[in-house]
This record gives sequence, C-alpha cells and structure tokens, in this order.
Amino acid sequence: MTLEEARGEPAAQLCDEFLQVLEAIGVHGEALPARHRRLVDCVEHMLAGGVEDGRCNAVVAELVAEKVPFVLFSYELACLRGAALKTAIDAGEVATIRAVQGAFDILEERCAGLYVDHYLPVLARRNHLRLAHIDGLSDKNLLVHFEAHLRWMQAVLAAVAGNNAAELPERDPTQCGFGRWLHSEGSLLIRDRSHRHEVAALHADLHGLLGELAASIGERRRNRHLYALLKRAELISLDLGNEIALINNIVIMSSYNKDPLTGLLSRRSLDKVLINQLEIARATELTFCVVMCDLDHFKVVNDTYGHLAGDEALRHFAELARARLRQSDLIFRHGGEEFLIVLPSSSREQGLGLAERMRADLVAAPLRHDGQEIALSASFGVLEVHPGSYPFIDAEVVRDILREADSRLYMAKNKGRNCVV
Ligand SMILES: Nc1nc2c(ncn2[C@@H]2O[C@H](COP(=O)(O)OP(=O)(O)OP(=O)(O)O)[C@@H](O)[C@H]2O)c(=O)[nH]1
Repeated sequence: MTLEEARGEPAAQLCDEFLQVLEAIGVHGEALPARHRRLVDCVEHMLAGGVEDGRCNAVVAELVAEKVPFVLFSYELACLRGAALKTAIDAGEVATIRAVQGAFDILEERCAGLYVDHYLPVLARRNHLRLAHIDGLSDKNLLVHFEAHLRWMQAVLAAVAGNNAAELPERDPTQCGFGRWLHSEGSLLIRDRSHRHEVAALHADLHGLLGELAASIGERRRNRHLYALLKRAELISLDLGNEIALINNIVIMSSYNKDPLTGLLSRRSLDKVLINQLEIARATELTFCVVMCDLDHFKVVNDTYGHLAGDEALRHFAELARARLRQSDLIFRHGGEEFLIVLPSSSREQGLGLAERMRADLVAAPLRHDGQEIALSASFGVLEVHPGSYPFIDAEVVRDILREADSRLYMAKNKGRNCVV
C-alpha cells in the first residue's frame, strides 16, 4: 500500500508537507530526543519509499529484535505524532495537519503489522516449548486440559498467520473438555466456589477472544488491535495453565501415597512431584517456593513426654500447617520430624510470610496431651525456585533444590530455632 492509495492524496505533496513539519519540530537538529531518532528514520524511509519500504521495515524489525515492547513503541510514536501535530496546528495549515495524521495512522498500523508478524512465530515457538514441558510430565492428570489449550492456541495462531478466520478452533467454552469437566467433576473438587467462578471466567475469556480475533483477521487496518488480542490470549492461556496446575495439585494431595501417621504426602512421591512442578513452572513461567521445616528439640519432647506424645505433636503440626495452606499447596512428611512444603506460583516473600504464620500458629497452639500443655516450635528454610535457571530438569536438580532448602533450614536452626530463614 502506498500513501497515495491510503489517503487518496498525491504522495509527493503529502511527503513535502510532512517533511516540513518534521523539519519544524527539529527532527534534524538537537531539539528531538535521541529516543525518537529511529522512529524518525522510520518515518522518513516510509515517506521516501512508501510503507512497504524495506528500510522502514528494517528499523521496526530492529526495535522488535531489541525487545522494545509495542506499548513503548506506540508511546514514542504518539509523542512524535503529538509534536508533529502541534507544529502543524500552529502553522494553521489544514492540509499539513491531515498529512501528519494520515502518515502517522499508516505508519502505526504498518509497524503494528510488523510486530504481529514477528510475534506470531515467537508465540508459536513458546507454545511448542510449553507443550514439550507438559508432554514430559510423568503424571499429566488434569494437565491434559492445559495441553489441549496449548494445542488450541496453536490452531488460533495458524488461523491468524494464514489470515483465515474460518480455521479458528472451537469458540464455545462449554464445548471443550475442560469446560465440561469444570461444570461436573471440577465443581466437586474445587471447594471454594468463588475460585471455581474465577477459573470458569478465565476459561470463558480465552475462548471469548476468538470472536474479536475473527473480526480482526483479514482487516489490515486493525493490526494494533490484533497484536493486543494475541498478547492477551497468551497471558490468559498462561493464567489458565497455572490455574489448571493448581487444581491438579488438589488431585495430587488427595490421591498420592500418604504417610500413615500424619496423612500428609509421603516422601516416596517427592522426586516425581518436584520434577513435575519444575516442568509446570517452566510451562507457565512462574516461580514457586519450597519450604523445609523441622520441629525444634523434638528428641526432648519424645524423651520427656513419651513417643506417643511425640506422634501426637507431629499430627498436631500437620493439622496446623494444612489449615494454613491453600488447597493447591503440597505438603510432605519428609523425614522423622521434618516436613517439606511446595507453594506453586509463589515468590520468596510469599513463602516467608506463610512460613512465619505457620511458625506463629504452632507457638500459639501448644499440644494438649494427657492433661498437660506441651510447648512446640519449628524452624523453617524458604527457597524460591526459578525453573528457568536450570538448563535441564532431572533428579539432580531436585537434589540441588532439596539441599539448598535444607541448608536454609539449618541456618534457621543455627540462628536459635523457632524462626524462618
Ligand atoms: N514420636 C516420634 N518421634 C520421631 C518420629 N520420627 C523421628 N522421631 C524422633 O525425632 C527426633 C529427632 O531428633 P533430632 O534429629 O536429634 O532433632 P531435634 O531433637 O528435633 O533437634 P533439632 O532438630 O536440632 O531442633 C529423634 O528422637 C527421633 O526418634 C516419629 O515418627 N515419631
């Protein structure tokens, strides 16, 4: 498309007027901030060679490759447009004002199109990697629904890339496997009704985007809109994947092997579960926390009050901890009086806060045994895990994580116990 076609104006005249405006706002002098320089280059290339000009595309491709976000790019372009318009308005030339408006409209759309062109294969690649992580899970359980939505997204991207709205996949959220599951077994599994509604709304949002995408596909003047929709679709699909992974943890907590004394997950499934958490965290691009905790001076409890009191103390801690945790957090009895907690999609701050509340709960609720009150305390080591920092996910990574969490726990013990590190 040329400027002439786009505006129905003689291109040369449009260019002349526009160049005068650029001159007036100081594009060739010091007045223009350096950050606008490349955009001006882009505008000039476009004016000289039309919007299909290779050099114009090259400038935008450079910005995209440098990961200059589209919002920043748009903002810079809007600043430049504002400066150019102000000059044109001051000059009072209607034709110049129109020239500026027209040129910037075309430029913005064209550049947004280049961002879309760049983003489509990037997103397809990322989705492909996410699929590979889900595919690597030893137990997919409910994550088959995340997998299905990643495939669904691939179909959406193919339809957008091929400019073919007819190839868009299923729009109706109640017709997809996850939608059906959510309104049947899912409603029994997720106890919190508002959480259930939130997940259903997220799922409906993702499917709902297809209507808007269908309207944008094939309309060359809606690239900005298309780009925003694709970004939104990626974010929602990740959020949905995270929610599915959280619900999946409820399944793990209810169906995996249990420690008979405390009813918590037994150590036996720990390696498998942690490897799977790493793969999921990689696919959803979220960090998680591992909290290692150990009851303090537990030998003294056993020696003073007897082994049965010791057993009760372990059950007591397990109950207090479960009451503090979300349904989707995982808690294992890791050793004798040692516990390991996995907090999905949580930062270190959140992990520290939760551990501190569990520590305070235990201190505030001494164990009642045989008419006596037994004061208990525990120490906690909190580790934030960035799945992206491990090139491979294997049993060795799990050992590193456990070692690191353990060393934090021992720092807490060395600090005097009854604390969180
Ligand atoms: N009652 C009971 N005791 C257990 C169980 N498993 C391990 N223990 C006891 O837990 C105690 C752990 O003692 P230590 O490893 O010396 O640690 P601690 O006394 O808690 O001291 P710190 O961890 O350093 O604060 C041992 O006496 C074990 O016998 C269990 O299932 N029931």
